[in-house]
Amino acid sequence: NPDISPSETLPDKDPSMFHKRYLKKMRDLGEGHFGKVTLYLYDPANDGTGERVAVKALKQEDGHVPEGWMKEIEILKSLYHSNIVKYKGCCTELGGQVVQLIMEYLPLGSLREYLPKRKLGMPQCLMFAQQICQGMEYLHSKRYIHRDLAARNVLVENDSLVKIGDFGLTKYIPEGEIYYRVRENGDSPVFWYAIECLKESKFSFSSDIWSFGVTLYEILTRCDHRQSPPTKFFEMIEAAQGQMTVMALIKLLEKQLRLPCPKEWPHEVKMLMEQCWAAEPAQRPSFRSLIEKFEAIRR
Ligand SMILES: C=Cc1cc(F)c(CN2CC[C@](CC#N)(n3cc(C(N)=O)c(NC(=O)OC)n3)[C@H](F)C2)cc1O
Repeated sequence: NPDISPSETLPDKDPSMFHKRYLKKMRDLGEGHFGKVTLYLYDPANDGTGERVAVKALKQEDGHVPEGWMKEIEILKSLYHSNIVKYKGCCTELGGQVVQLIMEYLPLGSLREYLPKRKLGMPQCLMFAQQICQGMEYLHSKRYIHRDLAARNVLVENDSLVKIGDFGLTKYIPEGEIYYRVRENGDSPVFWYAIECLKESKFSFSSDIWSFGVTLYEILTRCDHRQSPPTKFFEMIEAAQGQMTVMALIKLLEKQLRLPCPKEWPHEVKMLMEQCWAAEPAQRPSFRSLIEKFEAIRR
């Protein structure tokens, strides 16, 4: 039948091409500034035997696709690491316009949901912290900075495996450069931001280390909302300056005040966390050296 093009007759060989018509929406998983992540069943047989996938889509009002969006898809597509969520493919609307990012679905969700429920022991918490460092060391080895490392963006595969699950703010740092300067300050996660990010919007590999320190603090407190970074910083600022502003947070950090390490943790863990919050970016450890420190502590 000459007038049907081959692509319409051959079943798609490319497993990374997901057809919108087979994606059945199940429920929303998360909402971000620029879009949302939704749980879908991909069910081409239309009999409920399909696989569950997490789909990230942009809220693009006027149909234009922000240039950073394709970058995020390219970045996740290029990452292969046991501590990084797997890219599965993408889904184009008719005419190849809107592109949705299809990832593996981890039903246990992020550390924010998991840790308060499952009172994990210290060894398991330290194992999770080391795995985050392993995923981040790999990301930094490809010259990407994450810029949004936090417990809410770390997913739980099972009792002994976590993965970095979202790369919405990840940027490439060209060779020879150190900082990435941002303009947008949307709803920035200021309580996870290094002091130089708050003051000069200067992001670097070292500012990811600071955010890891805050993520480690969340793990040590089992993501208890009464001790969350926002709650704790509000308390500390109210005591010192009255009302909370970014300026008040900067003043607090410049006075060397930091989130408090829960007292039941060994001194080495407290030291490791505080090294991540050194005022001088160059003084902070690398993820490589953090992995070695965790290996020594866990021995
Ligand atoms: C458009 C921008 C944007 C939109 C957003 F909604 C978010 C926030 N979002 C990130 C992805 C998220 C947390 C992580 N990591 N998550 C992924 C899975 C999975 N792959 O299974 C999952 N599973 C789960 O909750 O199972 C019960 N949660 C959760 F959706 C929050 C960040 C953004 O940049």
